[in-house]
Amino acid sequence: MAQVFLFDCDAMLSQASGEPTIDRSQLPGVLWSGDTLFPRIPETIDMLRSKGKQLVFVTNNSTKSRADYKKKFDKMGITAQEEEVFGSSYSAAIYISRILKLQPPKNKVYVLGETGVEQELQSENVRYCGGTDKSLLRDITPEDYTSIANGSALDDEVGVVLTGLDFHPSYLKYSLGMAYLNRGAKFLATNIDSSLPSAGSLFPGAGATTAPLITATGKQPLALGKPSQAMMDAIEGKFQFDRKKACMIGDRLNTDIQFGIEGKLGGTLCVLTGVSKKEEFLDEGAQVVPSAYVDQLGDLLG
Ligand SMILES: O=C(O)[C@H](O)[C@H](O)COP(=O)(O)O
Ligand SMILES: [Mg+2]
Repeated sequence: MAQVFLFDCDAMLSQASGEPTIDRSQLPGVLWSGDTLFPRIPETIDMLRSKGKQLVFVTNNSTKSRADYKKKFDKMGITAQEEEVFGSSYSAAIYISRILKLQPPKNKVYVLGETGVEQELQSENVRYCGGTDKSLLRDITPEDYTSIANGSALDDEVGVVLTGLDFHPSYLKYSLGMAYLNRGAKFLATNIDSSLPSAGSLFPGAGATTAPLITATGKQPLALGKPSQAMMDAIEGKFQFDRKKACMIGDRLNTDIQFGIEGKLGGTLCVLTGVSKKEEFLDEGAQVVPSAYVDQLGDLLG
């Protein structure tokens, strides 16, 4: 039996018998949907903790930091510690500070993303620019074209462009990112999920808000979220667990389940209330097949 459960942060749904039937076709993969917690999630978490299981909440959502997620868990009445959250922003910040070890004069990161990325870079003492800087949320001007082209608008200390899910993209922000990349900056992404599940539908994900730079430069980013094994190595390094006694639980085959399989974990559990459907892995020749699957996480409660 697994000792460690790595949970995707939007893949837990359970439904007590007698609860109003949740139309799961309307709610992609859910610990919660927006601010609506689904029934029996706290009990499921508490049951696992009562059995001495170690829990790690592993999310590709780079818009929130570990502290932000801790606030969300508290608000939802779920027992969780900030240190149990491991998001793609934190994974990227660790990679930059402990693996890349940027040295002056090129030790600043140009961010195309939200506050979660900024907070986690700060937690690792990595300097950055861009991100939520509101002065970049404007139309590009003729002067911008000139100053970007001749480099005077660029920060000479930028050595990395880091993209994440960006709710505030702008042509000006992309133009700066393209200029840094074309001048040799390393290209990193917190994650490249194609879509963001929310409110019963799918919206542009981090991969979609990163795509303009890929197209414009012809370069591919190194992604530091699921299924990247740099993230798995960082999680194993922090929590020191036996991979063979760990299980990854998630709703998305090409991130969560692939992450667990490539990480050679003891098992993977696909929750069918999310983005992926069982037909995708039951089909002959399916590339990514979980060890097991459940309709909803609450099935673990029996
Ligand atoms: O586009 C994204 O960033 C992702 O869809 C999203 O945030 C994934 O979050 P997760 O399911 O890994 O918690
Ligand atoms: Mg998910």
